[in-house]
Amino acid sequence: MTHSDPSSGAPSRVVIHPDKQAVADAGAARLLTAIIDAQAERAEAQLALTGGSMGSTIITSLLNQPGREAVDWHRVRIWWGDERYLPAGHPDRNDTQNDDAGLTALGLDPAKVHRVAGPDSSGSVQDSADAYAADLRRYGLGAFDVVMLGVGPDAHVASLFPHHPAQRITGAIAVPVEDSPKPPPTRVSLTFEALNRTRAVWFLVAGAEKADALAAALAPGATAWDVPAAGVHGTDDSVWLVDQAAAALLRH
Ligand SMILES: O=C(O)[C@H](O)[C@@H](O)[C@H](O)[C@H](O)COP(=O)(O)O
Repeated sequence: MTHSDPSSGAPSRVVIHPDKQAVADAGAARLLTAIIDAQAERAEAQLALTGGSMGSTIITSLLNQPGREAVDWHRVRIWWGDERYLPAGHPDRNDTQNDDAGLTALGLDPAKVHRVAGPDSSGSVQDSADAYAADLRRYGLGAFDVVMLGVGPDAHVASLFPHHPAQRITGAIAVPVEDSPKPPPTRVSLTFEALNRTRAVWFLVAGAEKADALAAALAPGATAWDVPAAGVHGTDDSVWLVDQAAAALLRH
């Protein structure tokens, strides 16, 4: 299914899978191919991972993909679209949850896994965002190959929430987010400007509680201020990998 993209005019593709596990398995299989393709063209594949339950489910799927041996994991650089501002190793951090789901077992070079500093290693959430932006400028090598994004029931992506002032900060790569409506309240997020520096963006969405968000993001005229998921586009590809429950309100 293709939909005309609300702000860029490029089509977003929607691929409907039976359930959440199938969305994660399809995402993991696509990711292996995308990494192998990127490594054939460039020194490194650059990925931005997502938090939330989908972020961990896809990592576990990746670990179980037979084709994962075909990837040179030392030539993969890992970033996060957002992080919860909590100390290193905290069970509610996105990176900790991804680690526990199997990220550490993939064979990545730890020096290429770029974690957002928490309160244990930064003076403030602003300092943490600035340090992450500096890291991206230094090692980001231009553009992500793939940005993966879970989507909240309010259509937030990363930690960019509807009508939240952090969305309005321009000229920045990463921003502090305070008073997040989703706990924990303090976070660091990549901005739209940073997330949009990607060849491909994949939205990973499952569950009936996401149906409104999916329909809103694909509706003509949707704005990022109201519907943050509508504000991210890949230069080559924007794909919504969704399950049937999340797709319930789309016209087929
Ligand atoms: O810190 C976070 O929680 C996320 O990065 C957030 O943007 C998440 O991806 C969505 O809320 C979807 O989460 P689910 O996949 O759990 O629904």
